Amino acid sequence: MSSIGTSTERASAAAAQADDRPIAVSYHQVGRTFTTAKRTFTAVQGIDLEIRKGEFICIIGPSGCGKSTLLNMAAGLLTQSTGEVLYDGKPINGINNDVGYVTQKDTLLPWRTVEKNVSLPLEVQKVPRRERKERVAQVLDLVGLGQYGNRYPSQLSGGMLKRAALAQTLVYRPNTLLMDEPFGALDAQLRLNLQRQTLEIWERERKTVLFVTHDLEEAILMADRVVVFGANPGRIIHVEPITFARPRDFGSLRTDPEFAAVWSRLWALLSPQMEDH
Ligand SMILES: Nc1ncnc2c1ncn2[C@@H]1O[C@H](COP(=O)(O)OP(=O)(O)OP(=O)(O)O)[C@@H](O)[C@H]1O
Repeated sequence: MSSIGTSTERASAAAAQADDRPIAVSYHQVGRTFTTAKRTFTAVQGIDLEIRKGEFICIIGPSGCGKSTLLNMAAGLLTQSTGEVLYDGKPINGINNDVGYVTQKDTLLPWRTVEKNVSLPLEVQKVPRRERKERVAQVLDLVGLGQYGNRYPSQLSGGMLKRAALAQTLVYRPNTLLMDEPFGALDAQLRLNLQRQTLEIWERERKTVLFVTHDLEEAILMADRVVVFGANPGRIIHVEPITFARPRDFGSLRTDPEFAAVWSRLWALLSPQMEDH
């Protein structure tokens, strides 16, 4: 078997090919204003972004620049004030059942075991008991919690709780995952493990992912493209394709000069936004 070009060149070629994939989520000239008791203000403005099926997109930017607002629109929890948001080419009307949403807050019920928590979305969907059991067992294995189904949330570590929350979202097989700083509150080692595991799951399942983070390194390690937001009003200031080959070896990537170059380039764009804020 012949191998042509460097790994980065091959990954770039793969990324170019991937551009043929259909579009999962698109934002066209999207704006959103909010009115509070004191004022009306523009949270996001002029958002143009097309996300392809199976793409892993990381969104980074200062606090309050509208990252969650963007995810809420894709979930159908919030409507735009201007422009259009499409899912699978159609306007989103009401809750979008094709997406799964993982937030920073743990959503497990303390009085239910992990198994019962993960099973909840299927109970709501009235999936028959036997199928529920099979799907729950499958997804707990996928996130590495196969042995912990009988435990209660209070008996799990922070990382396990995050994985259980991810399982609860994956169990109803959404095509798109919205992840809003899912690992924000965890220590560095746990974050790293969960980043690795999330990418492993993504490599297998190839769902479309919109992942919001405050951590530039996390964004570059994980994404196909990093979307950089600016503030006042929230808007996209840059989109960076990340062409490192997959599966990614975090250890060697972090010491790769190309990784450092991307990090510096994006940090130069991001840091003034953080300071202004
Ligand atoms: N329902 C709402 N009513 C009024 N203002 C809102 C509402 N939702 C969001 N906002 C405001 O819109 C702006 C964008 O909020 P959003 O949560 O999208 O930002 P973010 O980039 O996700 O912030 P963070 O990184 O801190 O989570 C903020 O100023 C926020 O206070």
